[in-house]
Amino acid sequence: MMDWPEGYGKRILDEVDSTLDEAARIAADLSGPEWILAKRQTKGRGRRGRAWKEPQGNFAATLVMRPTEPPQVVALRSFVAALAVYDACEALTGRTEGLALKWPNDVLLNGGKLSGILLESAGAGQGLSHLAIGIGVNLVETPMKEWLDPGAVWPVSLLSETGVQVTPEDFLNALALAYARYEHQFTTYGFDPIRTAWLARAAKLGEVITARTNKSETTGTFETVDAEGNLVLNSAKGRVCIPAAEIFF
Ligand SMILES: O=C(O)CCCC[C@@H]1SC[C@@H]2NC(=O)N[C@@H]21
Repeated sequence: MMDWPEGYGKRILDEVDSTLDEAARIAADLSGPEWILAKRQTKGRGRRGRAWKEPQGNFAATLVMRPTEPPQVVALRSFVAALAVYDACEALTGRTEGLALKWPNDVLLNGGKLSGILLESAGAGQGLSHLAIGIGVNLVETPMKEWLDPGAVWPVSLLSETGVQVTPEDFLNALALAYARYEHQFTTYGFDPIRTAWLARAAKLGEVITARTNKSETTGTFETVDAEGNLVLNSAKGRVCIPAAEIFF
């Protein structure tokens, strides 16, 4: 039997609208951080209002917690989560070859999208009432291409790329352990070691990429991620720090 990190709760649901919605429903009564795994979501969602479909056997879970830091620090947990997904994949497949992190928090395998992460929170002013980190991983299947936006990174599955078949429950165990290790590092030493670990696994660092928002597009050399988690590009206009965007290679 695999270990489970101390202090973290776990609930496994056969079906739910979205584990992010379930997180919002249970947040007020939490006594500690809690993982919610769903075998099926009827209304899974992704970034920028997109639907997230997960064929059976893929991983859909949310970690819900009640952090006390200011919202801009809480948001850095998106890097913590991406690192944890990366390490869980490594632990379960025994390889890191082809694995990379795409800013801000996608996990790529052989250049395709293996995992997406969506952070949601509630409350402001006095601090957040909860943070929900929703994580989807294509363990066995990829969403059909008609669900994809034009220009989106092509989805891949862990099974198709590595031949390793992992159940959602086993993935949760590995992910929860990896997350707890990075969370401990984050709360003890701050963002710096997380940032360093993230950069060591970054896709396209030092290469030319394009960051697109609803209003603008910036192309430049991917220099680094700064202490606030911004993407730093060296563009024709000089050094630009970008807090939120979609990245295109
Ligand atoms: O657009 C993305 O890349 C983020 C996808 C996040 C999907 C996960 S699946 C578990 C959790 N519940 C949801 O409804 N979405 C997230």
